[in-house]
Amino acid sequence: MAASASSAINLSIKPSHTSLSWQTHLSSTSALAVSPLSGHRQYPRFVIYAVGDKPTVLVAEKLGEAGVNLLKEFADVDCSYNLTPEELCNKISLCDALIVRSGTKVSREVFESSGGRLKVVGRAGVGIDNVDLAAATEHGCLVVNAPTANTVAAAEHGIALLTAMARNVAQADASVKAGKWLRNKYVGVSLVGKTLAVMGFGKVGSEVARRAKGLGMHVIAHDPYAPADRARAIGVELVSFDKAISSADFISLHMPLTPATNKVLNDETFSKMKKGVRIVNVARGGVIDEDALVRALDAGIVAQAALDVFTVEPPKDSKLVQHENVTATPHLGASTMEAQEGVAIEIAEAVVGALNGELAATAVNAPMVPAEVLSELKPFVALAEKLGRLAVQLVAGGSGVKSVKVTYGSARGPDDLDTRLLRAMITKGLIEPISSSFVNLVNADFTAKQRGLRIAEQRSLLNGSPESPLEFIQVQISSVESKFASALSDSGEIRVEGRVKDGIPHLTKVGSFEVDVSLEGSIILCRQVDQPGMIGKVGSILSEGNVNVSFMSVGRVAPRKHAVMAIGVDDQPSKEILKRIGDIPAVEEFVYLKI
Ligand SMILES: NC(=O)c1ccc[n+]([C@@H]2O[C@H](COP(=O)([O-])OP(=O)(O)OC[C@H]3O[C@@H](n4cnc5c(N)ncnc54)[C@H](O)[C@@H]3O)[C@@H](O)[C@H]2O)c1
Ligand SMILES: O=C(O)[C@H](O)COP(=O)(O)O
Repeated sequence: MAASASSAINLSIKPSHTSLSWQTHLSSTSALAVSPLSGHRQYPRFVIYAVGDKPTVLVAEKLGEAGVNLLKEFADVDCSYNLTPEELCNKISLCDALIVRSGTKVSREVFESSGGRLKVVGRAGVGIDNVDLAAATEHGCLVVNAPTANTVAAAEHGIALLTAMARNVAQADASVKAGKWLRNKYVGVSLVGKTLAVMGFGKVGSEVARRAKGLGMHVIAHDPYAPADRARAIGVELVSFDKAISSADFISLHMPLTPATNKVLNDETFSKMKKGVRIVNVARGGVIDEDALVRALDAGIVAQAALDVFTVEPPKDSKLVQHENVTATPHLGASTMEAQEGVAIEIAEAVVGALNGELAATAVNAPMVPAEVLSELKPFVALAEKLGRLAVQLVAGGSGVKSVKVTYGSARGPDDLDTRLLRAMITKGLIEPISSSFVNLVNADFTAKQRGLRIAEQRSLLNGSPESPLEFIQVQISSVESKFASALSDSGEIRVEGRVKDGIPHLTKVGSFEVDVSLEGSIILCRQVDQPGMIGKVGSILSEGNVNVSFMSVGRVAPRKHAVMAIGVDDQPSKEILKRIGDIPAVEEFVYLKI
């Protein structure tokens, strides 16, 4: 088979646009759409509703009314609180989205029980430690949270606990109510001039720091990931963990619960603290080893603790809660009227957006792709999926696809092209036609890994203008046989390449043959001996079968040698019509591919 560079001859171009309206209720091939109505980012759609159908949203914990009303405009809303884990698992297969606060464990069993229907979990708050993120990702379920609306409430609660603890407000109140008047027992400590160590200088931590400075405290902070300029702007010094805990009179915890922060306050770290230190925790109970805290309180290392959060909530028979130097609240940090309304609206908008196919700005388990990047990548996203779909259909049955090489031809430097979305769509195109898997931006990398599919990406740096993010995308599948031998490159890989022309994805190379056919509808690839009359013969067979040709392009090695004809067709040709094409004596091989 000849395999050198070839030229393409365009015979007719009839582009037909497939509209990517944000209200389109879905196709099995996904499309990236930027909402013309709202300008919202949308990502490869993954929810399929029949027009008129409404999705079902299960709200499993009390959510502010404004949020529930917002959800009701778009979905059937089932507010069922206090479900047991079994009840949640039973209900979930009827739900497209689930909204929870911190009181519901969204475990792997929940995702497994959903039977693939659950597409979004909305956490009406910040912490997502009650959601099994790995299981969500594996099941292609997007997790979104509401990270900003309760920040001030949590910071205010932290300050409330700090001041109440320093002045024994809770204990003194209980004693007065018990008929006592213990003015000498409840002498407190002053805050002014004392050192407060804020552990975790994020949204809540920095608001606590700002307020504590207003109380005249000297504030230091420990956060390995916080930008120094943010700390400087508030007048806070960022210090090491050891320096923070050893120099503080008060310690306020504001980091997430992660493997690194789990029980970060323990016997060893308590022993490094100043004797008489006071601790506030409005973050997560698990960052403190609670048994160690009881020991530190008994030993007087920790004079007092004020805790809003516990390892197990509600805490059962807890020595810690009963300790006379402990002030406890039942996870009230986010519980202000204002914060709950704000969180409810924030999460309802995120969930509705996600159900509509938008890429939520607060997605926790999907790559954040900025709006500008999404909008310029939009046509390439469609191209990426279609090339994946096309390439995998060229693989001869029985040969497993294991290794795929993707080349992005671009004049942009490597840091100026975010290819995660493109890789996800190529993966979707490669996997969906040959499996029952459902692939989206959330689970693409996971699904590829699970199937042993290795996708290597490389860049071909071009000289052109960096204005366009990409010139071409090339997909190569190695170590497989092809049902269309002409799709093999010199080095034996199935190779297809495409470009975007006038916003429409085009197939521009098959194997070593250059073609030019719009990637819409279906394609017939046909290799023949290059001779007069071939186009007419194939065209008239298709027209006799009432098959409308949308594009036709011929790439050839040299005159009168081999040529590859790419024919875009709107309708599926019958077996009889395909057979007649194959029976034309000059036709050496052909393949019909659905895009
Ligand atoms: N009690 C409540 O009702 C309530 C309300 C809101 C938030 N929270 C909790 O408060 C915590 C903070 O929330 P946020 O909104 O400020 O989150 P955030 O993500 O804005 O801030 C967390 C900060 O912790 C830092 N961090 C991560 N690992 C760290 C480590 N090992 N040591 C020190 N710092 C580390 C991060 O860099 C980040 O700056 C979360 O655990 C959240 O769940 C509780
Ligand atoms: O992480 C959070 O946002 C807080 O812990 C609030 O949790 P809640 O929604 O259960 O009050």
